[in-house]
Amino acid sequence: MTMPLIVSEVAKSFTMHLQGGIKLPVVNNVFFALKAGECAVLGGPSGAGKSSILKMVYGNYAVDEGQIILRHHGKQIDIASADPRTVMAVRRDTIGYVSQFLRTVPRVSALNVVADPLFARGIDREKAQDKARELLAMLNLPQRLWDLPPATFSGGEQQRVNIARGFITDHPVLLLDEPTASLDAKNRDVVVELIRRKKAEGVAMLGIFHDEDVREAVADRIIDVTEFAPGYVRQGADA
Ligand SMILES: Nc1ncnc2c1ncn2[C@@H]1O[C@H](COP(=O)(O)OP(=O)(O)OP(=O)(O)O)[C@@H](O)[C@H]1O
Repeated sequence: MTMPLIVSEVAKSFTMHLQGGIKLPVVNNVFFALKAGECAVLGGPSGAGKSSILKMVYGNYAVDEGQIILRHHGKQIDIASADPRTVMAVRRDTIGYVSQFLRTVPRVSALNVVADPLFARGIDREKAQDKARELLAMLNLPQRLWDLPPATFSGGEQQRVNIARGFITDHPVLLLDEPTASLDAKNRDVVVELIRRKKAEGVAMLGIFHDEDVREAVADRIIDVTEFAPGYVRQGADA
C-alpha cells in the first residue's frame, strides 16, 4: 500500500524583491513520508522552516524543487506541480488543515461554518449539522453561540470553531498548524483526544506544536527540520 503522503527532495527559497531580489534559501532536500494512523511532528527552532513545509504540503506555497505526493482517490497526485483546480479537489476530499485562525464568513452561523466542509462533500445537511453539534459540544462552545456568526466571538471561541471545522471531515491526511496554541488546558485535552481518534481512524497527520506536553501526547515521531537546512551535512555522510 502506498503512503498517504510522500515528500521528496523538496527545496524552497524566498525571493526578497524589496532587497534587490536576493534569494533566501529556507529548506533543502526535505524528505519524509507519513503512514496511515501516525502523527509526525515537525521539530526545530523558530525560523527553521516548519510552517513553510506545512504550507507547501497544503499547496499554499510554491515549491522550487522536488515532489509532494498525496494519494487522492486512489491515484498519486504531486501537489508541487498540480494545477489550482486539482489542489482544490485534493483539499476538499484528501487533505485538511487545522490552523489557529478562523476566516469568518459574514452571516454564516458557527454551526454551518463547522458543517460546511461536509456540505461541500455532498453529505446530508442534517447529518453534517449533527456532527458539527457533537464537535462544538466537545470543544465546550456554549450552545447559545451555535446559531450566531463567529465574527464577534472571542479569540478562543473562534479558534474552537475553527478546530471543529478542521476535524469534522474524514480526510485521510490532516495538517495541524498549532491547533492548541492559546487554548485553555481543558480544550487542549479535547484536541489531544480528537487527534487520538483520528489516529485510530487511520488518518495520517503532520503537525507543528510548540506546547511540549501536547507534542509528547500526540507525536509518534519528530521530524527534525534542521536536517533540511541548506548546507546541512548529515553526521557520518561522505563529503
Ligand atoms: N512569505 C515569506 N516571505 C519571505 N520569507 C519568509 C516567508 N515565510 C517564511 N519566510 C522565512 O522563512 C524562514 C522559515 O520560516 P517559517 O515560518 O517556515 O519557520 P518556522 O520554523 O515555522 O518558525 P516558527 O517556529 O517561528 O513559526 C524564516 O526565516 C522566515 O523569515
